[in-house]
Amino acid sequence: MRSMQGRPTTDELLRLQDVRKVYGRSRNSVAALAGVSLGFQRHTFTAVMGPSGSGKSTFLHCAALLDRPTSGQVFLEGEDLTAMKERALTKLRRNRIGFVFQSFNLLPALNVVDNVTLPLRLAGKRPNRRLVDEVIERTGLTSRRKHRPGELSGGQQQRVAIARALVTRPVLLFGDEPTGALDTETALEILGLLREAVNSGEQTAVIVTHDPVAASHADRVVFLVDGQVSAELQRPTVQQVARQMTQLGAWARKQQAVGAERMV
Ligand SMILES: Nc1ncnc2c1ncn2[C@@H]1O[C@H](COP(=O)(O)OP(=O)(O)OP(=O)(O)O)[C@@H](O)[C@H]1O
Repeated sequence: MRSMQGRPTTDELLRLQDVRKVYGRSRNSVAALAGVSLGFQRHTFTAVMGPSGSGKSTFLHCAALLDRPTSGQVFLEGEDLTAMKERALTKLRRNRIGFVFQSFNLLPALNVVDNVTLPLRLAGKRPNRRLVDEVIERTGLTSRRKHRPGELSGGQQQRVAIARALVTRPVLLFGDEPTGALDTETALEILGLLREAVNSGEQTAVIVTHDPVAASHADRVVFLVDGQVSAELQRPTVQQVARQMTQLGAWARKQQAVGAERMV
């Protein structure tokens, strides 16, 4: 839903408007995002999928303004992030956005509590003991508080990464292949935690994934092809997601073949 001025309405937490990201110059340039307009309602869980090279990582980086779009706008709670200066953006990211990566990105020398509270300390805030305990309990890490990442399983390390992402109570949680390095059962636990975060009424989650099972846990799946939104599914089943990906794979291969024909 959009207001008359083209600005996002209040139930839309995040909006990308005509976002383009072009890498390189002139003949060698690549439009990794070729005009993406997408809205994300509060308290929803969205998965972004697409063939390799379709622009998923670029989408995530632009949506979080880790990378500036070449053109277009990104609104978070109605605020145009593309108009913000770097310092203000860093502050906003620390306070309102949480990130979870495939590779966990924990500091090996710090124990669980210190890893989890790191974003607060980086922001110059004193960790609120009750909130930290609550997040650690919610992610099932109470008995592992003093362990270092090297003493934890992959699933436990990802729990720490989720606890660290939640400790600032962000409105938005981004995941870049958050279950990519985990076995099926552990991946399900992590997806359950992301779902809980959304159901708690605090977070809105957007993840990039290659896995139809992970995507089927989302409320909506957005498919990218060649930097554009090519399809969407609401409340998808694993089968629907897999079918769509197969079709897109076939489509992407066909496009490549057409491109190769044009070059000879
Ligand atoms: N820094 C960069 N410089 C030049 N081209 C880039 C850069 N980053 C991405 N690209 C190109 O932009 C397009 C989209 O890349 P992106 O990494 O966003 O895709 P992806 O869907 O995340 O791929 P994958 O699933 O393989 O990780 C690709 O053609 C890629 O080669």
